[in-house]
Amino acid sequence: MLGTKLPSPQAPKSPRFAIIVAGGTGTRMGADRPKQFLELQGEPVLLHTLRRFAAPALSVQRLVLVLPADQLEVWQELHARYAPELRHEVVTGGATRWASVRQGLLHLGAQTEGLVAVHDGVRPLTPLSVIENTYAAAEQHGAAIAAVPPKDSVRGLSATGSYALDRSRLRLVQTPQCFELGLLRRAYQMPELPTFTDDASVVEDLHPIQLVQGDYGNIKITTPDDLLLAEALLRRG
Ligand SMILES: Nc1ccn([C@@H]2O[C@H](COP(=O)(O)OP(=O)(O)OP(=O)(O)O)[C@@H](O)[C@H]2O)c(=O)n1
Ligand SMILES: C[C@](O)(CO)[C@H](O)COP(=O)(O)O
Repeated sequence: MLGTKLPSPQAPKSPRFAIIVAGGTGTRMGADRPKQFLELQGEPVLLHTLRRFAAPALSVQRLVLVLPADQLEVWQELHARYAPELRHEVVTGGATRWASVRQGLLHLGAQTEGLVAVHDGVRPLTPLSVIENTYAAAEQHGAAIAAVPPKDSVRGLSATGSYALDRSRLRLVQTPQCFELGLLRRAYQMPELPTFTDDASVVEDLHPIQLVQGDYGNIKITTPDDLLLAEALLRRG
């Protein structure tokens, strides 16, 4: 899956950066450590994710990794053991995903122009083609995110029960989410709201969001079942 063929062999026009957010604790996984450090085919989940963004074909110039403050030493040891050659910059995260993205953006302080991808450290199976297409769409439209149509029927909840929703008008949102750097900076200068569940929800009052075809295999490792599924998808190749 890592080697998925990329559509454009040309060098990107704008410099590309990536913020990989891995500052969470993984409460829903209920493991003995944050889920980004659990093993997937013999390597930490997070390493699979980083390797994808470090792929030369994507031309990402700076890879910023956001980690929980109390896990910096753990990561230092894992990095040295599994992938000492992998170049990246580590920053400490915050109490929420929003706060962690903000820390990553602050770290990119000196950069004025370019495109930045924000990606969950716990999405280790993202095809390179999805990453490339999302950067390319952000280059054209300013803001682009990966998403897929729901496969199940969907219902909304009401005071008295529930009602059918038209799933053809819905999309399930994934990462990466790519933006012009200046736009994402402006969006993250506003105060945090409880409705912010991803970066698109932070940006959308400032700029329209372009949807890019995601991938059903681009799962977020959230509960133990997801880890089993990720193992199976990686075995399939
Ligand atoms: N304070 C936080 C919270 C989340 N994240 C990151 O945001 C991504 C998506 O979040 P989620 O899957 O909810 O991770 P956790 O917050 O770790 O999980 P949980 O909600 O089960 O505790 C993950 O890569 C997670 O590490 C982060 O960087 N900083
Ligand atoms: C950003 C995200 O992965 C898009 O689907 C998702 O919103 C993260 O949600 P979580 O509540 O942090 O799991």
